[in-house]
Amino acid sequence: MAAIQWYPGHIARAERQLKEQLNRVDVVLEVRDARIPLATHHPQLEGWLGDKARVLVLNRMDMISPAVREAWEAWLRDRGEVPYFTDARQGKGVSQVARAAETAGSGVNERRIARGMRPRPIRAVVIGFPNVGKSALINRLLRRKVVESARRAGVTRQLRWVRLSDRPGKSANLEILDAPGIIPWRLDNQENAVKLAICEDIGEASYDNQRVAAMMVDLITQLPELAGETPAYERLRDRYHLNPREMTGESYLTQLGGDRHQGDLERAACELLNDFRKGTLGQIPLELPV
Ligand SMILES: Nc1nc2c(ncn2[C@@H]2O[C@H](COP(=O)(O)OP(=O)(O)OP(=O)(O)O)[C@@H](O)[C@H]2O)c(=O)[nH]1
Repeated sequence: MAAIQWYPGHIARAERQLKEQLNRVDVVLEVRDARIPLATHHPQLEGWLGDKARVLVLNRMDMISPAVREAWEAWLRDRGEVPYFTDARQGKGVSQVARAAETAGSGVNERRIARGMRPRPIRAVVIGFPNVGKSALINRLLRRKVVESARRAGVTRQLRWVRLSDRPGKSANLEILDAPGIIPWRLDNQENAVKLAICEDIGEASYDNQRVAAMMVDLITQLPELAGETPAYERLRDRYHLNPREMTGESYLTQLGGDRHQGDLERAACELLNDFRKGTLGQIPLELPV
């Protein structure tokens, strides 16, 4: 049986809502999780976007090391992509994203002016998988709270434009939809689904915490970055008694569980997942450029 289960009804609804939002904008700010930039990319997205301008945002940059960030930056640039790294919780890298969106959408006004029309603000929507930090980014762009940002999937609201110029001294050239677009994800790649579940970037899905925690340990132990004595490696060994050189996810969880009850093992698995999600485990990516 697959480790992750979805509810198809939610996928259909999310897809419909996303397409409606895409139809209204000039620019798309695609937010991915910097720990899993590939698994948080949807293979159908290019098809949905057509030739609409896009700005690629890798959020949660605080959760990966500067070396890993540089590796992704080089890898993406080699492929013609320009990533903007952000920490939407602290507001880092956010003003660069706003500028990139204005530049990416400027073609709209060039066309309007050529046709004798007055320029208008560029319209953008922030899209991405559940929980990657879309609301936090919108709120940081606007420097106030217009969207609920929470650890769990938020509520849908009526679509409304919010202008960056509503901020004193800021550009009048960008408007953002206040409801972020959620990219629905189908169950056709279990490996990516597991990474999304580990990072909690998956929304309406159910999964077995113990299996997902064991898979997380397997992914971590396979990271080449941990082959050396990096701070993250030392922390795993000293604080979590996890030796990436010697353990698999199953053997680690068995050791964690010891002769404890099933409920204790479940709690240990949840704690481990939570520590990863909060960043207490260290700056650990689950993907590196290949
Ligand atoms: N460490 C860290 N946490 C972040 C960052 N951005 C957002 N978060 C946290 O991630 C969680 C999800 O953020 P949201 O902004 O609600 O994510 P979302 O994509 O709008 O979520 P949905 O509405 O469920 O699709 C919150 O607990 C945020 O505080 C970041 O850059 N770094």
